[in-house]
Amino acid sequence: MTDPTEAEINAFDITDAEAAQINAIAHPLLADPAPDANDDLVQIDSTVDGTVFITINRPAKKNAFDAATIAALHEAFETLHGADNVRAVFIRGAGGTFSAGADLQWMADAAGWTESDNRDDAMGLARMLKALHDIPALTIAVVEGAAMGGGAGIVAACDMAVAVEGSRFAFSEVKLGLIPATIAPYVIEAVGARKARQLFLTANTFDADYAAHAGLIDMVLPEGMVDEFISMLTDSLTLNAPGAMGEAKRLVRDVAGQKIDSGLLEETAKRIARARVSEEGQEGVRAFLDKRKPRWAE
Ligand SMILES: CC(C)(COP(=O)([O-])OP(=O)([O-])OC[C@H]1O[C@@H](n2cnc3c(N)ncnc32)[C@H](O)[C@@H]1OP(=O)([O-])[O-])[C@@H](O)C(=O)NCCC(=O)NCCSC(=O)C[C@@](C)(O)CC(=O)[O-]
Repeated sequence: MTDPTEAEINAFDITDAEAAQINAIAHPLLADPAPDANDDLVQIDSTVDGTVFITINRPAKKNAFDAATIAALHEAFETLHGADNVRAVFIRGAGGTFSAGADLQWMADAAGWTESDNRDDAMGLARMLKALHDIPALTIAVVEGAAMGGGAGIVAACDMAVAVEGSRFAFSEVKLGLIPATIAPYVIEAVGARKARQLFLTANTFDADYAAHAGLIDMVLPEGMVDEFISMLTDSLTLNAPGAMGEAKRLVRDVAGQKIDSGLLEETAKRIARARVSEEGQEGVRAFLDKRKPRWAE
């Protein structure tokens, strides 16, 4: 994966006046900030232009997630399901690690539980990952440091991921006598079944370049470029119709893996027909023909 070219960077540019106009439109998360509980384990920050930052904040344990952290993440992700005006959700880890995956003390404690208790407990993690996957906005993992086991699973469950040079990844579960079970659907979706078998069975640690090559992340960022990447991406997203972004995400979810038959053709034609007559569809096409920037309802 190569770094963005200057032309690609410029394509994200909007003027200060446009940014000010967009920033003037407040979104609901600001009026009613997300989660009150679990502020310590998970930090949530939002900006006026529809960007949310969720930071896993347990640096003393390398952002490993126990039941309380999973509950806090789940709550944060679910809050975003109805936030129509949020365009981008960045997931980060505090203190120089993305996440060390499942808390191994918690895993050890569970050895004394019944299989059924363990299953119920694992469902908490499975539901948290699904809540992340179901966020209608674009989700982006920003890896700075290690993303291990379930931490790399969170990366896979996002729509997009970047990692700073020097970041490390591993699906280390089989080294621990465990398996990457709840994260498997997302990892397989990201890298394919064959690569997932290789990564899961070797449990080797790999670097950001290899993660990009495998398809687990989209881009390797040079050290010190995270803020610039975030601002470039968020600026570019303010140009997109928020409703259409959500529809496009649902489209991929619903169409992926389907047989291309007449039923699917009908379905996709119905969706573009709906988009063409929508307020956004009308405004976006009209703006192009009028040679002006579109104005999206927030
Ligand atoms: C992350 C690095 C590279 C940092 O490596 P480092 O920077 O050298 O830091 P460290 O190893 O000295 O760790 C600092 C502190 O964090 C703790 N720590 C660290 N990780 C964990 C953890 N997971 N659970 C609980 N505690 C953890 C560690 O025990 C230590 O605590 P202290 O001794 O200071 O009290 C290293 O610590 C490491 O390799 N950790 C283990 C990562 C790992 O193997 N994760 C897989 C977990 S299993 C899993 O995720 C299962 C799952 C979810 O996939 C199952 C499913 O899919 O269903």
